[in-house]
Amino acid sequence: MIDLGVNIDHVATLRQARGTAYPDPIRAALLAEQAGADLITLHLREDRRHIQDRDVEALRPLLKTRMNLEAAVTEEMLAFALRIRPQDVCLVPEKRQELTTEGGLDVMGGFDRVRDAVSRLSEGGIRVSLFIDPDPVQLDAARKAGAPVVEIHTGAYAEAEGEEAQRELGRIRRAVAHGLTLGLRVNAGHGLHFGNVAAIAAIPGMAELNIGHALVADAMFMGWEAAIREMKRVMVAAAGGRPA
Ligand SMILES: CC(=O)[C@@H](O)[C@H](O)COP(=O)(O)O
Ligand SMILES: NCC(=O)COP(=O)(O)O
Repeated sequence: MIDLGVNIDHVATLRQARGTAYPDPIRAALLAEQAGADLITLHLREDRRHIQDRDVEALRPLLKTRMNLEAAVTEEMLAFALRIRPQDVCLVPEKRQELTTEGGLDVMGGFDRVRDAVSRLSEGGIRVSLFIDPDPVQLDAARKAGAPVVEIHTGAYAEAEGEEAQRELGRIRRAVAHGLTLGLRVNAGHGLHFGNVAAIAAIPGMAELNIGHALVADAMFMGWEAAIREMKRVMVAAAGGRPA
């Protein structure tokens, strides 16, 4: 069954907007699990624009499903992840000035650094995912770096329309198929919402989708738990109830 990873970053964005204690991302995560989330994803950015260290520390012992911590390939973040020991770490690129994650991790271009990070985290008992563009070169490099999991960046697909969106969907389909032939677990995420998620969930072998921004937005009108339940229903229906 395809997994839904609920990303709670933008619950924290609303909290950080005024520096209040609410809305509490911890409460959002626990409610998300009750509503059917298979895992909780959170991105501790270097600039701490939304998720804070204390959020990750507090949430880790409370989750009943699993924690997928997104982090940049830096000494600070690797040391933090090894201290927290989430079940999963997804290594992502970060630029301070970016509005959101712009592209995938350049595993090929920074191979030694990524391979060493994968090795350190894996030795710490953490399952490592690499957040990459739907590019067979990056998939091959991810496999060579020793990562058991990749997450395909669906941002270009989400931002495209019409024929371009179909082209991007084709790239993603081919990337998933290639990743599966390499023996990788293949996940996807970024910019997914009710209007574009079904085609991604329907891709044979897609194991997990990580969705956050759109769920927080939809929660304003339909409620947090209802949005998560509906997203999971749409994903499972699109996947035809097939095992991942
Ligand atoms: C890696 C990814 O696509 C998302 O988790 C995103 O990077 C979250 O960070 P922002 O919500 O700050 O963009
Ligand atoms: N890795 C993608 C993720 O966790 C959520 O991305 P988004 O849905 O907030 O764009």
